[in-house]
Amino acid sequence: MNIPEHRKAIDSLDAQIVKLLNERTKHVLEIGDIKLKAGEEIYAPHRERAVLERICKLNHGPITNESLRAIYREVMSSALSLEKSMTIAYLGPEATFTHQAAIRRFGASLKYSAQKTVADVFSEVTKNRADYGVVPIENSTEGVVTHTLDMFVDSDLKIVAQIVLPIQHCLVSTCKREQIKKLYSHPQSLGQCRIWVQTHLPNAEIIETSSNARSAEFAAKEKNSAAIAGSLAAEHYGLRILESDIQDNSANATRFLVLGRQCSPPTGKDRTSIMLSLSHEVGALYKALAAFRRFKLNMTKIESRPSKRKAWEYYFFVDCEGHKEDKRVAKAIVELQKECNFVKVLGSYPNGD
Ligand SMILES: C=C(O[C@@H]1C=C(C(=O)O)C=C[C@H]1O)C(=O)O
Repeated sequence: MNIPEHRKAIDSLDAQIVKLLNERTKHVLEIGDIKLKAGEEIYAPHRERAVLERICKLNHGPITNESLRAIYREVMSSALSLEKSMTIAYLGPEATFTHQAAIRRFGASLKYSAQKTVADVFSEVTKNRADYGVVPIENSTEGVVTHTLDMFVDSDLKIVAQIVLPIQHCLVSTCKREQIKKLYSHPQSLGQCRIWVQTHLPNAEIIETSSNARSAEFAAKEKNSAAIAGSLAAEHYGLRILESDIQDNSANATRFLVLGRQCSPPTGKDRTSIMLSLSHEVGALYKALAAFRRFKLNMTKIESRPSKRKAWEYYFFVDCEGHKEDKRVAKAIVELQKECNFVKVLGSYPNGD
């Protein structure tokens, strides 16, 4: 076939794709009506995951699964936005990695609302000013985001999904590398690029900021300065990328949580997050954790945080594989309730990303 013939074929296929996309969207809208009448959440991360897995299985190329997922992300996002005007609150300012993670999960068609602090994200969702919130929870190099864990103590919000984003830091600036005197960085990002910075910018004055986007904003305003930030922030603040992938660990990734008001149903491949507190006595943690062993549940994480109510009293945050409605997880929770002073299930949600 020559080019005009190929283009004619493309035009005819596009006509079918547009028709099919609208037919699909009509079904999504019908489902949305049924859900609204039943008081159910419109967004269903478990179903979205099943759709994405299915289309990847159906795919025989040449489109890559990654591209197909990105296309479907937007197909689902546009339908969601027609079902209901949805707002996603995230830890801002604009162009942070959290913003990037939120767009990756919810697509470009929804409304996004940047918040100053993790506490503000929780508050926006609690007060119904946002439908969902996105906050960072842990980085594979630097560990847990303590503010986020602390927020769960007094909040009734649920974790409804997680997003794992590979984090690629860049050195961004308006000047040349040899002219850099100041380096703006969020402490977490600096921790992830420590060796690179010590090796390549040993004489730069390091100034810590509250976010990667803020670092980029400062570097854009000040001569002879640079920032550690992501490519979205570089683009947003008009900075040049002097070096990309400067994180010390190439497998650097951050896990973000999607906060909502209702738990997701089981998918068969879930994770449950639980918070608990114990009496200050010998073997208390050992006895509590025995529940996970007894019901053969793989524990994927444990963190402790000061309770802030009484000195040397702690809350433990435990993640395990499985959904709270799975028999073994439900039994383990009953067992935990017997052994602990306090147990709260923060959510069960699809595992992996
Ligand atoms: C259509 C539904 O609602 C939403 C839209 C989806 C879609 O476009 O496929 C999938 C899950 C939900 O977020 C559903 O729950 O099936």
